[in-house]
Amino acid sequence: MTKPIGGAGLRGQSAGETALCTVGKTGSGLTYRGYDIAVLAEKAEFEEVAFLLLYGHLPNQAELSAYKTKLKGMRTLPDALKVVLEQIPADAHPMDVMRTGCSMLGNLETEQDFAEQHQHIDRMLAVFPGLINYWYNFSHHGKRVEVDTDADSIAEQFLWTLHDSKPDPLHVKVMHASLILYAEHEFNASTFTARVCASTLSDVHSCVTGAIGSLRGPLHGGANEAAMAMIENWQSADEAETAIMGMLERKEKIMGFGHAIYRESDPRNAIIKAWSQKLAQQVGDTHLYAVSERVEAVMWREKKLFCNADFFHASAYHFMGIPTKLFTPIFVCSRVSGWTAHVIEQRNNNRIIRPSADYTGPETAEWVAIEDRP
Ligand SMILES: CC(=O)SCCNC(=O)CCNC(=O)[C@H](O)C(C)(C)COP(=O)(O)OP(=O)(O)OC[C@H]1O[C@@H](n2cnc3c(N)ncnc32)[C@H](O)[C@@H]1OP(=O)(O)O
Ligand SMILES: O=C([O-])CC(=O)C(=O)O
Repeated sequence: MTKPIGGAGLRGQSAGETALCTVGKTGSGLTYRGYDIAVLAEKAEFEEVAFLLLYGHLPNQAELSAYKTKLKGMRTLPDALKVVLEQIPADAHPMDVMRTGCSMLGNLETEQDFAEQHQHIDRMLAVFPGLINYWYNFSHHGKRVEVDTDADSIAEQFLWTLHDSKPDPLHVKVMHASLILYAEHEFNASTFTARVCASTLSDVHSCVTGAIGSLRGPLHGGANEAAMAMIENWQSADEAETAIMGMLERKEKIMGFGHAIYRESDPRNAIIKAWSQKLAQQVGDTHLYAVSERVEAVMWREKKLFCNADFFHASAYHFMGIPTKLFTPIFVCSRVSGWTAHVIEQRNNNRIIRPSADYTGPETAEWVAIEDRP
């Protein structure tokens, strides 16, 4: 099943150094600055993890409180950004809204000097949840939602600005875990995009805007909404099994399965799956969780393919009343911490990223005048 190392996709080739994360190397398979993902997802708040990634150590209580207060004070959307968001139609893809929103923020609050990087990074972390939900509520419900809420955290801020009310504490807890699981993942496609951009000494908003574009694709972050679009078609586990068998026979890709690095399991899956099960009980789900479990079992039985981080995120987010189209933007609200930690790391030890290619074109070509060309 596994394709060879090297060649297309740069698989298995080192493309630089990082002190931020290991994937598929030790323990459960994923660590952020040496801390196991299972421990972080169980014990930490997302802000603690963002601080760890961005500032190099776990914050003590005073540092965490100060950081959360700082982020809380940075949620306001500039009027000019609201004007732009209000122009974007309801049928736009929310990842395009994130991309435009981030880029517009970079126009309004341009990074003039790398000494300002932390300020801009913290601002993006603080503002992204309100940004996407301001657009969502305006374009879908004609409502200008208040983004300067009393929410205590980024997790709570996302749910609060989506539903325009204080969210269920259980949902906030799940959001913390979800944001932690999605925060960082070494040299994945979107992070590599950010690092390539950073290596040209570009500004941090350009790095993040590019990364959002890479995350949007269904082979990367877009898989969580693609998985939801698939599983919502099935009313029972048996129906799901029949459909999956058909898809496999037709050699269709099953979104939310497989991984470029992990070979037997994605350590984030068990964690989000457990939350999905808890939420299924809370909402009295009759089939979606069972459908998801059956798809997982069939994929392993038939192809030895396992759920990646995205698959059970689909049902978990759905149970919390989050519209499917907002799934991947949540990934952005989290991964912006990892992307920007990589931007900082790249800047600290920079050389422009410029690999070579194996040329496969013609050796020489003779010039033909335009009127003589076939
Ligand atoms: C947070 C994240 O970004 S996690 C990734 C989210 N993406 C998805 O869930 C999309 C579905 N999955 C995939 O497309 C792939 O597994 C990727 C993109 C994640 C990894 O791609 P690769 O590193 O090329 O995968 P790998 O070498 O393990 O694949 C080997 C073969 O397994 C099969 N395979 C891998 N994933 C799947 C899948 N989800 N469904 C069906 N078959 C699959 C394919 O036959 C593949 O070969 P082919 O594409 O040439 O036909
Ligand atoms: O590492 C990857 O290729 C994709 C992934 O799981 C992530 O970015 O979280």
